[in-house]
Amino acid sequence: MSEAPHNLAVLISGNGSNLQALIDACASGTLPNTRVSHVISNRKAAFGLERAAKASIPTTYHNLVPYKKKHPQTSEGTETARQQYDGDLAAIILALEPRPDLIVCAGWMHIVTPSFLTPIANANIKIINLHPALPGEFAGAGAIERAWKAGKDEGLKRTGVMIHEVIAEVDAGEAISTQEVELKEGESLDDLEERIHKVEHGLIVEGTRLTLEGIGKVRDQ
Ligand SMILES: Nc1nc2c(c(=O)[nH]1)N[C@@H](CN(C=O)c1ccc(C(=O)N[C@@H](CCC(=O)O)C(=O)O)cc1)CN2
Ligand SMILES: NCC(=O)N[C@@H]1O[C@H](COP(=O)([O-])[O-])[C@@H](O)[C@H]1O
Repeated sequence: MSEAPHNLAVLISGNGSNLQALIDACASGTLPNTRVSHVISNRKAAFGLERAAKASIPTTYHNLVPYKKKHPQTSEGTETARQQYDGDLAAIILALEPRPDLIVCAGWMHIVTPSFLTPIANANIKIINLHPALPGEFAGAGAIERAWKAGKDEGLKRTGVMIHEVIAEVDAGEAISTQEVELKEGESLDDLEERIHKVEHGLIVEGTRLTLEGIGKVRDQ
């Protein structure tokens, strides 16, 4: 009897080229017995939603703005809005049929709080994230440009890409796979970004495969 497929829920905010890499890897068998079962975007205009639709993958648009509008524009109000948004995001994912085995953040530009992390952890669902930097370097948004500037201004010789587990501290979770990317003197930011994106497209598949293998080993015990 064939084994039930691994289901991936992929979180995006933009172009979705890394989502596309996962879709293609599932189709080609590079990610065996695996499918992208749902895509969630926090941005309506994300081209990744079109990529998902083209691949007949169900999608959900989940935006923070309506939550912010319900609360005062204060730090407390914003924090409450983010916690409610994150709690609902977890509820959306936990209600999916089939329930995902793994959540992959692929250009997901939203910092999740324990309101999301805790219910997902309680359901034994791992979350991994693609980040265009090496462990301990350039955490947060704009990592590629920050590395490019460090190369230009401080002589940094290399940056890189990692797939890591998602914890409350941003981009600080255990690294699952990493790949260094050389910084080339005089290279434009666009050219560096292009080289890094190519590395991302391979590493997100590799990191997902390694994580699913680990999940499989745990479940086989
Ligand atoms: N709790 C965690 N949340 C997220 C992690 C993580 O490791 N822990 N990884 C990020 C992805 N990410 C970098 O890889 C990242 C994305 C976005 C931001 C950020 O500053 N976002 C702003 C909004 C930016 C925008 O909407 O344009 C914010 O959330 O206020 C930092 C890091 C995924 N989330
Ligand atoms: N902090 C996370 C982060 O900065 N991720 C960046 O978002 C892009 C998403 O591209 P995509 O939408 O084409 O996959 C990725 O290329 C990655 O560099």
